[in-house]
Amino acid sequence: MEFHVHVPTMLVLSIVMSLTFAGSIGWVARPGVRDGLLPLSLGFACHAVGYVLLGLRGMIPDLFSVLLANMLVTGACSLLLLAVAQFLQERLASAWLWGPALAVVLLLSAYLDDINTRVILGGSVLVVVFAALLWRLARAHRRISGRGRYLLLTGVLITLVLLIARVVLFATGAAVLEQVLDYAPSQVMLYVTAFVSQILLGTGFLLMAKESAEAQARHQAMLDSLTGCWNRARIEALVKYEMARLKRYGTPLSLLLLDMDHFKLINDQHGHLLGDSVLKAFVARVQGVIRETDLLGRWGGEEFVVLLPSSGFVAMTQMAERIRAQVEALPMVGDVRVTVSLGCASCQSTDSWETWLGRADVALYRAKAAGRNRAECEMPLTRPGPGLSVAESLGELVWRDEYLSGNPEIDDEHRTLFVSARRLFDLQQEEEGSLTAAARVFVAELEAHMATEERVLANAGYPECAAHTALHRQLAERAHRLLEAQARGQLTFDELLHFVVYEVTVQHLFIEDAKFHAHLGGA
Ligand SMILES: Nc1nc2c(ncn2[C@@H]2O[C@H](COP(=O)(O)OP(=O)(O)OP(=O)(O)O)[C@@H](O)[C@H]2O)c(=O)[nH]1
Repeated sequence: MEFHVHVPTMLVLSIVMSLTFAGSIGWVARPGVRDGLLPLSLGFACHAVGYVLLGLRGMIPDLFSVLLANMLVTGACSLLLLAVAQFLQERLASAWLWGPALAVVLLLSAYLDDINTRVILGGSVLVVVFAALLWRLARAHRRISGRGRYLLLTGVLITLVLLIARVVLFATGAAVLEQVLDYAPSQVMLYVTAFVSQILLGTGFLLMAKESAEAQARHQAMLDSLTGCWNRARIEALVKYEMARLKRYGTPLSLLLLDMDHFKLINDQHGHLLGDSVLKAFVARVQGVIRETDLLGRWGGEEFVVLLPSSGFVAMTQMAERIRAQVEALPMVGDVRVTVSLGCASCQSTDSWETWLGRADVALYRAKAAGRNRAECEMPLTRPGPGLSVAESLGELVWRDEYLSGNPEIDDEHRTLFVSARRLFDLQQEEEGSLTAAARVFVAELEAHMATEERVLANAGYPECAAHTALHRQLAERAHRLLEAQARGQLTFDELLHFVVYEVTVQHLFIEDAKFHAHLGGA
């Protein structure tokens, strides 16, 4: 039995399928939503009408069955390109929309009597459109989630290969055509492939749109609806993940708890709506300060959390201070200013989320109690567990040029204090004798340094010199009380660490001393 593909029947099937796709996609597309479904539906409709006109060749004037038909089929492909661009939230130059269809009309009108040249010219224009489609999809491949993209890509590839083969066959004379509805292998190949790729393009795009909507819904469910930052559930999931990484690899991990100061007053004075705008502006401000890898979430009300992966104690305190300063620096909305209090804690390998959060909370409470608009950090209260050294858990207690004050004498002494603080870190509790000696050396160096600093600041006319000297007195008093406690055997290693690293190095050298750097011309 001889097998014959009836070309007019194939054409009719293609038309019916395009109309079905046009109708069903148009029905689910929502006006005003730029997800590509409307141009896709319109593209299928153009394709169907174009094929109807092609099928009427000989019965209607060539103007319609050749020029308008090819223009509509080419326009359908450009609409597919627009649909993909819309889906990817990209711009498409209008030349891509009208250019190919106009080019086809101009080129074909010169060859109304030569169907083979028309196939080559019309096919070449479509090759360009499908190549552009392939390029856009391939470029954005990683941005698209799900499997629909593979169906769509396959449809585009099949069509492109068919079009190129067709142009080559006709250009080399290997294929010739008498009539558009002739039974010829090239025409059968065209309609069969068009049929398959129509299914792939239509279903692929729909699937892609569905998967993307689902991915977006999943993403939305992780966001705080007012401010757009992560919500509490998402932050807790991220915390679990980051804590597992810390336990596995020992990478430091820190946490900032942010609580806006006197936020109730803002609501009371300016209304809830403005309060909401302030919350949004606050999130935008903090997002602008933190690194891309840091994670900001809303813990509830006017309380937020910043998770700082790969950040130890020092990086954490610096970040807290930067956030505090940036929030205070400019009004949030209109002329409404706010300040923020921060509680910070670095995670220890022995921590649970509750103990870690608890320490940040205690620090936040201290910041509020100490007058607000400040960052307080909680030192680790126990020695770190296996797999994480103290230095690791405290991050980067190493000297950096950004700590330079602008005065070489002060900087030399700061460096020396750094080295001594680090030596204390590395000592073990058992080494009682060396610990006592190291603590005495540290306090002696600290006192000598404070005297130098007071002299330099007085000579430089630093306006806050008296206040800074008063802070030195408090530190010196506390240092002596600690040494006495140590002599009585009443000082724990953790208390000593807290003083050396937290009170002296972080709170004083990093935060207080940084205030006079600008005066001395430093970093
Ligand atoms: N506008 C607005 N206000 C909120 C939202 N969530 C919580 N608040 C308000 O935030 C205020 C929090 O007040 P408090 O817990 O007393 O804290 P505070 O006034 O910031 O004072 P301190 O934290 O002690 O500095 C309350 O008035 C809440 O109504 C919100 O989504 N929008």
